[in-house]
Amino acid sequence: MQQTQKKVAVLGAGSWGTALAMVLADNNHEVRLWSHNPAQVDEINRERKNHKYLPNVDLPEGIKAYASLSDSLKDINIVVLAVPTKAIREVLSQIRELNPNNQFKIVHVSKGIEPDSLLRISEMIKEEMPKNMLYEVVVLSGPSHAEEVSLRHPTTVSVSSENMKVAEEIQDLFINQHFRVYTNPDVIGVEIGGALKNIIALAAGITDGLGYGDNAKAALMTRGLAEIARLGTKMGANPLTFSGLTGIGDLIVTCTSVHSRNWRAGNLLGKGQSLDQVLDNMGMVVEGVRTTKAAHQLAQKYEVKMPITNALYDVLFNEVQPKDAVDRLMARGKTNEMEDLAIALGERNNEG
Ligand SMILES: NC(=O)C1=CN([C@@H]2O[C@H](COP(=O)(O)OP(=O)(O)OC[C@H]3O[C@@H](n4cnc5c(N)ncnc54)[C@H](OP(=O)(O)O)[C@@H]3O)[C@@H](O)[C@H]2O)C=CC1
Ligand SMILES: O=C(CO)COP(=O)(O)O
Repeated sequence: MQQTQKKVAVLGAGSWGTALAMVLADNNHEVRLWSHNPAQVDEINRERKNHKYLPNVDLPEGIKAYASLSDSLKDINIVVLAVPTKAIREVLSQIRELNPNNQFKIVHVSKGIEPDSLLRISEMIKEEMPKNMLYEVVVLSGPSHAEEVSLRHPTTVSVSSENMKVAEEIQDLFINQHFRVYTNPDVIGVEIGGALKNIIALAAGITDGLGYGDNAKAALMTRGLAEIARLGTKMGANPLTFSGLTGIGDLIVTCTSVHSRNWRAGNLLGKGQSLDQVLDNMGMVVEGVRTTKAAHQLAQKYEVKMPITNALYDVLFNEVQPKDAVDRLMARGKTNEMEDLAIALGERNNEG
């Protein structure tokens, strides 16, 4: 596919920022990969390697790493924001302080919800960026482990924005033979699905760590999707999004892949490690931990039943043993599989 060449700044040189920079370089765009770690910038520019995050690939010549945020943003109007959710406000405030003349289209690729504010990432970006610096926000999400994208294995994702023309522009920016990009107008559903699947992946890792096998995992994935859809629908998402790439698609890949940091962290918890031990050993972001806190708060705010999220919250933050949490989930009162979702859908239809 023939691409019009653009200049793009990718902020964050972890696994995902680096893999997406590779996709953009494959599409012949000028890619500036900013890292806050000067040693890593040197490594990328001299050796064409990102040893910490994607040790098995050589980076294309089209990627240039930058240690200066200001230089990376010069004459740029498309920014790919690829840092963990907890770093987003800090990076945006650094951009704000630079007081650039440019107005940015910000493509965020992070999967989280902010505890306490309970904001989705596109909402955080709008809160942090003055209107004269922000043209539009786009979210890119879907089943896409960086390790496989960097090997150019077939991958599909969706992009969503309140401005679908800009979403289509970003679709054109990334799409290629290995990386197929869809559009979806449902920003809320795309962001909620991407963030909340990490909670279920942690839980699936835990049951695998406990040795419970495939029935338990299938139960968690199915009932996990039900509680994600219940909350998401109440927050205004289109329920169909949860059966798409950013819903069930991402849930499958994260609950079943050894690449998933959330699954791996859960697996270690299920095998008996403490949360502190697990996070010390991971060395990469485990978004589901903070998002569990946020989803626990959202469940109360929207009065939605989220038993798996609440059970995980107790394991992570209330010292409940993983096996006891599973026992409690199984011992709950009887319920109808369809009832809660049907109520949520009914409420949505009545409102709409
Ligand atoms: N990995 C994947 O396959 C996918 C990840 N995502 C999402 O992308 C987001 C980023 O994840 P991922 O790349 O995997 O994470 P990693 O842990 O691999 O990398 C995070 C990167 O962000 C940098 N960083 C952390 N804090 C700051 C900060 N305050 N300022 C500047 N840079 C900072 C880290 O630097 P340092 O090395 O110095 O810590 C590192 O380069 C997450 O929300 C994740 O859910 C989405 C789809 C796929
Ligand atoms: O979101 C991802 C794949 O789509 C990556 O998941 P992890 O953060 O669990 O590695």
